[in-house]
Amino acid sequence: MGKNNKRKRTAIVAPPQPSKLPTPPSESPSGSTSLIDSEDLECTVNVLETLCEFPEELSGKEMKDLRRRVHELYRVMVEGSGLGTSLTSKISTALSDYRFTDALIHLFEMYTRKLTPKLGALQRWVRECDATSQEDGSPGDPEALKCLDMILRIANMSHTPAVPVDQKVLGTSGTESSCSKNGNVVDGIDMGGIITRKQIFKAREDNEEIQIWGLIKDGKLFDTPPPSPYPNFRPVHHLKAADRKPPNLYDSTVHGSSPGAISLAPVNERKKPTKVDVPDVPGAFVVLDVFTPEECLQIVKAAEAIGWEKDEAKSGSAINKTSILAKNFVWLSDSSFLDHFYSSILPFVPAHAPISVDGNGGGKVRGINARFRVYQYTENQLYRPHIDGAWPAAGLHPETGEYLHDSSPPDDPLWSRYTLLVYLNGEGDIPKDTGCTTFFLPSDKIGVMEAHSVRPIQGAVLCFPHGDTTGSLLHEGSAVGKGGIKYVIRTDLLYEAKGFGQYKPPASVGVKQGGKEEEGIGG
Ligand SMILES: O=C(O)CCC(=O)C(=O)O
Ligand SMILES: [Fe+2]
Repeated sequence: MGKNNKRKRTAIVAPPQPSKLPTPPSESPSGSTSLIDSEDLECTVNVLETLCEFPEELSGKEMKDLRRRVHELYRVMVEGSGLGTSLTSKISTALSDYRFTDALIHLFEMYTRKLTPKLGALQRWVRECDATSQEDGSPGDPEALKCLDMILRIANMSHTPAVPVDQKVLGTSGTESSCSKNGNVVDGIDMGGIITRKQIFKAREDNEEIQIWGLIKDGKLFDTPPPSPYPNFRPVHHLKAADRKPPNLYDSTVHGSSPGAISLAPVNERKKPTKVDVPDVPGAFVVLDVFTPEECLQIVKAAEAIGWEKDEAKSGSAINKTSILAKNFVWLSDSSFLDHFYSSILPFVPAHAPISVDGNGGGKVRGINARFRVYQYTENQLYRPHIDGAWPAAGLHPETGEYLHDSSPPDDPLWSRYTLLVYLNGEGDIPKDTGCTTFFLPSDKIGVMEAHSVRPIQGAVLCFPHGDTTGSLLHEGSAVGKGGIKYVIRTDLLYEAKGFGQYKPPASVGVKQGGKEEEGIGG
């Protein structure tokens, strides 16, 4: 730009314009409304162009107000609200309307602008995508999967380079691999260009297991009909379907156990727990031999005797898409069971909480959430892709015995940062290559995700980061194959939260802060 031009443009800045109140919106020729008249707009553009070219002009005192406004404008534009509504809500709306192409365009914009949404938004988008595999195991809606791939990249989840097709993965079950394709897919094959399934990870071949499903089918789970009430278990909390948050079609009961409810094998009769990392899934690992097959059997017996509850949200597209197509038994575990569980995994878990996206974290590991959700999945049942949310420490009030959703004292709050999945059965009960926990990770190629499946092993615990943490993993409980059954406990690893920043999930994930009865959604 020539000198004259410069003079002309700076001259526009110099004489202070009388401040104008915005005029009411008027229809522009394109049909959109505008608060800015075209002369003002032209003038502003000229000023901004000049300042970009000669930024030193910005340093003066008289420019203070302008600098502040430009900062504000930049923030608003980064959030997308300068374009009508925020990018986040545009994405949410497009996904919930099944306008996947629109959603993808906005997601791509968010990706290129390196904007990171809150966990609540990520969880909502994943639910809205509903990119779950079909019941026969074939991949979900391709458009939804493309959105999911972009969501993963935006979430800044750890990027894993693709494993060469012929690379053998420790402890896997052979060349056939597909936790949700009924054994038809070979490792590394690109499923319709959107999902590359990796070889199924099995932490140990030939695990010694009790086949619980066989006992049930043969009517041999109990020698005599189980007593009612079931020994050492009692209901500690009951919520009517309509009072659940979000409202559900079914009531929910929490059953508390007393020490000794599950009789634990003595130390000299049990194998020493060992840790195996899940290959190419950053942060995920399995601890073998936390529980013996006999202990797993006792847990399933208690749940079968006391009874499973269904879980189905009452209404709303996002809520419906959250549904876990499994029955559950909510167990508030006793101290002796928790002590054994915690001491078995403690040597292997991170001693300090990972740092979350907004820089919080670092608190010391403190225990396991006593609130266990025991799931029973039968043929074709699954848990749709989701990112697990963080939970507080549930428990009973020390004096009143009242069930508390968050039982840790206000001056020593605990919040979870890791998911713990205890596999109560495995090989013999769950048809080959089905019923795995499957992680989805972005691949080297935009639009292609890698699916890494972990095969359930009786008595083992799968651990992985969750909540508002860099490295939280998108995963599904893949469908159980024909004639099979899967039993798994979901709970959480708790970390000190005081002084380590905001651990609580955003209200948008459905958990009221510090509430006593809220259940939360999104895992
Ligand atoms: O059943 C599984 O393998 C996964 C369960 C799960 O993701 C959860 O409970 O949050
Ligand atoms: Fe989960």
